[in-house]
Amino acid sequence: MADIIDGRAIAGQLDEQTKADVDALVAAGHPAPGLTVILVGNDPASEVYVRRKIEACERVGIRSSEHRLPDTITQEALLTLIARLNVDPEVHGILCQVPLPEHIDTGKVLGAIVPEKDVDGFHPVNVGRLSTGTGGIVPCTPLGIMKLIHTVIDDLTGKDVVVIGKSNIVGKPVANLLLEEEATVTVTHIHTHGLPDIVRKADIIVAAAGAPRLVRGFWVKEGAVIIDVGITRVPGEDGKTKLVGDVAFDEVQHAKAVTPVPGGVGPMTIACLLSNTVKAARAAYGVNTDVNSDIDRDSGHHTFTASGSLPN
Ligand SMILES: Nc1nc(=O)c2c([nH]1)NC[C@@H]1CN(c3ccc(C(=O)N[C@@H](CCC(=O)O)C(=O)O)cc3)C=[N+]21
Repeated sequence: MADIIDGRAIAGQLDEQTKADVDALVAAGHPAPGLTVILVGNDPASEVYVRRKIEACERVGIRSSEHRLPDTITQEALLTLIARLNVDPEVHGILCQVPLPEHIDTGKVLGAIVPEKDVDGFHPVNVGRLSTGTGGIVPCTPLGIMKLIHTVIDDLTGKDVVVIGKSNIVGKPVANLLLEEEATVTVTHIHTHGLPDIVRKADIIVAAAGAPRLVRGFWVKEGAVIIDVGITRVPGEDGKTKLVGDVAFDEVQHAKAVTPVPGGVGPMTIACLLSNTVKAARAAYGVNTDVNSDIDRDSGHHTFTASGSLPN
């Protein structure tokens, strides 16, 4: 029987640490860290995620605010809001929920958030730092994935990892994080020829294609570790919708360990958003980020540098 990697429990532990970090900042006389979430339009899935993020902030003592904007908002108005939040000293993290409406240039909007407040890690400066292994803010889902893998495997040196999916949010950044830890990384996607045979070689599978039950039992090597990043809403037997992952969960009992959906990567994404926000606040306050940062505790690879300067 494969072990189930309990993302909710691991996220809960990370939240305890984040709460302790918030309390320490407040005890030192700093205002609590602040996160602002921007939600454009009323996509039901986005509403659920944003609500979870706001509730999570409350649990750990992060001040949160929400900007709900109609999907008719102009790009200019959105950029004006971001410009204001960029210079607001009470705001340490800005998250603009994606996807954005068609008429808005997502790259332009995400690139308008100053890198120091870009707690999603989507700004080109943070993307570039990640790809060169020079710090910056690491995107929440890939960071959560690394933490989940490390609950099962300490040292990734030489491990064969197959990433399925090449998105800017998951596939590409997680591949970079894995490479930083000396894993051998193969990035694939739904157009990759002979995908089952490639996946079957993997010690670790990161399934992030957004294709329900794509990864079947016969794709999985005995003893592999599987991280299922997929979340697709499908109609359930009871008439309600249910969430399914990219992995045929019931077919992978010969794996060493697997993350469930829900309760795997999703909760970790939110926990990492909170820890990124505290990290951004620490940097803004000039509090030493090298000693206490959760990222440094884990791997020592992703030292966050404040104020946009490159590390020496
Ligand atoms: N700027 C931006 N940053 C994001 O990080 C971002 C985004 N936009 N857009 C959408 C995706 C998706 N995402 C999730 C967060 C939490 C769960 C989560 O908590 N999932 C629960 C279930 C949630 C439910 O019941 O629907 C679970 O897997 O257990 C899932 C998905 C963040 N995203």
